[in-house]
Amino acid sequence: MTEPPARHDAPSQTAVLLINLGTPEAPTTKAVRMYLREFLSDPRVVETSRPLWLMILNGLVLNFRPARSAVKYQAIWTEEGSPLRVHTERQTKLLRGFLHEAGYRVRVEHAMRYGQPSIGDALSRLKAEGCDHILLLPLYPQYSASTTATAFDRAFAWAQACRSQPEFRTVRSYPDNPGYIAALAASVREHWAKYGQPDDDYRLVMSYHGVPRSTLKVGDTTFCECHKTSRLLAEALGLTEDKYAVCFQSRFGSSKWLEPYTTDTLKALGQAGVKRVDIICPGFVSDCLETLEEIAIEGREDFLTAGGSEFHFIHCLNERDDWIRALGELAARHMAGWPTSGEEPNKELVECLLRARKLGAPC
Ligand SMILES: C=CC1=C(C)c2cc3[nH]c(cc4nc(cc5[nH]c(cc1n2)c(C)c5CCC(=O)O)C(CCC(=O)O)=C4C)c(C)c3C=C
Ligand SMILES: [Fe+2]
Ligand SMILES: [Fe+2]
Repeated sequence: MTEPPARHDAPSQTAVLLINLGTPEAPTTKAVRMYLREFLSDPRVVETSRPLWLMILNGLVLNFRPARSAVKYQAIWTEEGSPLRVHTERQTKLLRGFLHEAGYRVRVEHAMRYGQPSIGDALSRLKAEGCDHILLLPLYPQYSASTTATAFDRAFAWAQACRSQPEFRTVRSYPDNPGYIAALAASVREHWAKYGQPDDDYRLVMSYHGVPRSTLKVGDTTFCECHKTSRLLAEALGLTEDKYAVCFQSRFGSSKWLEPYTTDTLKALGQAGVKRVDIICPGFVSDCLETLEEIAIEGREDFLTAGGSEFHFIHCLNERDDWIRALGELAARHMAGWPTSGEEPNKELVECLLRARKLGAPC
């Protein structure tokens, strides 16, 4: 990689890079195929033996799934584009505003693990602008190797080709972050205020994106972190164990994934005579295909056709003030000790520059 020579006289600068999954450029078969090819080729996402998986991916999955998924994307697409992208962009802008208002002179940008803006391009831009301290903050409250680890891998792969590497910090996960839990709880309470306080025939369903069950045995902490968030959210709402359910959605392929599956849970609740379900997806902080289509459309059908009578989807945290504040405070805590007040050039470094120039450094 060619990179600008190190500027010994430049002040240190800090950046926060929000990272989300990524989404197709358009709700078309072609764009979805492009997205799925990159996403599903990632060995962190599908851990089946490579040659076998690549055969299945290219021979089957990429021939059939893109058209089916494109129809689902069309059902949730907005005038501004894919909801995941729209919310991620707005969150970035709001977090920037929050941190600037709080006196942090830092850059705040976002990147997508798949598609654009890529993690590599975002890091190259930040570096070119003089950022030498970079906080990687995934928009995944619960850790998973298939989301969090692959995002960090990508950032470190970029750094491998970098002569003068920035200092990195990573936020691994924040399933029990008090601000995050409080924002989730407030969103449920506001929902109850709008749609009525639930009575006895009621469940709050908390649905998370699943991962293969096998990942539990090899040390992935997704399952435990989802349960931790759920327990804390239930406590914050004063819900007893019989009034909420934790489940996992979006199973892919035929192997066992984390259980119970959301679709089974909703059908079972409907069949058991539970009248009302409110469903929240705490693992997603931005509305996206998995919440707006799989839960709000398919999940509703699962519950109502099984005998339930009232189904409410609670939107993701999106641009809520309390969530942006929680994210800002989380970022601030992880930037402790870093240059965040727009420091002047370091005098010693300027002297160093003069010495380096004498030795022929191009800076
Ligand atoms: C193939 C295995 C998959 C794993 C493992 C997986 C983990 C995982 N994903 C998210 C968050 C999101 N996933 C989204 C879409 C999506 N996920 C998979 C597959 C796996 N995910 C596919 C194939 C798709 C694409 C849509 C489809 O064809 O079904 C999204 C939504 C993206 C959007 O554009 O709106 C999110 C967000 C998490 C958090 C996670 C592990 C915990
Ligand atoms: Fe997924
Ligand atoms: Fe899905």
